[in-house]
Amino acid sequence: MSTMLTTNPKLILVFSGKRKSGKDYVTDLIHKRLGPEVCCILRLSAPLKEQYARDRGLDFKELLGSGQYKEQYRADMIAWGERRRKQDPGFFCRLAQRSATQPVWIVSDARRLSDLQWFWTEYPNQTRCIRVEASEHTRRQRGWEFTPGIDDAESECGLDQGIDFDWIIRNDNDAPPLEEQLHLLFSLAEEKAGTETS
Ligand SMILES: Nc1ncnc2c1ncn2[C@@H]1O[C@H](COP(=O)(O)OP(=O)(O)OP(=O)(O)O)[C@@H](O)[C@H]1O
Ligand SMILES: C[C@@](O)(CCOP(=O)(O)O)CC(=O)O
Repeated sequence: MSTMLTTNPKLILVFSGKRKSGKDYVTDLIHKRLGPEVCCILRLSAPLKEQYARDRGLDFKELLGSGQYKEQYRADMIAWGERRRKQDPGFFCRLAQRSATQPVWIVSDARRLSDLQWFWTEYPNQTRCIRVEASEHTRRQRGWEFTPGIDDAESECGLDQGIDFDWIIRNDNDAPPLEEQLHLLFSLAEEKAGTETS
């Protein structure tokens, strides 16, 4: 099925990382820094959670949140999403980008090689891949617990090997400040969006 591309972004920053590594925290920080005119956040999981919540009468906003509510349904959401992806690997990527009009897109939650491949195929010159990393100790402090069937499955491990990330962001207490680590990324985004200040 050919993809009807809605707009032509100048830069697409595709983030991935383990549960509680801080993908939403880091991408929210970038969004605040660059502003809503320049960039928008695309969550691949948002259209999935929206349909899943509708089908089951669940709270969509809570599924988007960072609390424990979504963890009750994670395994079933993963299975539901994978059934869809099996038929059409780009299904959620296309849905997530359909209303994006800003020059810079931030994809906050890539989890599979098929996610990266979709953006690399559709937007080969604009796509950069960034990995957010945090130690298990830090992740546990943020509420993560190893869950068999989730933390050892594709949803969490699909991008652990074989990806040459453009940036690695270390999101631990002993890491350099995020603003420092993100400096070059901010400069690239402002250059691509034509908003750089001299
Ligand atoms: N550098 C940080 N400083 C303070 N709090 C942080 C930092 N990074 C993450 N957090 C907090 O840790 C929790 C998990 O972060 P976040 O939701 O961004 O992780 P995630 O990778 O998106 O997780 P999931 O995959 O479960 O959605 C949140 O409450 C967030 O506010
Ligand atoms: C079902 C799923 O989209 C849930 C993601 O939730 P979150 O990004 O961790 O808040 C994960 C997946 O698609 O494998």
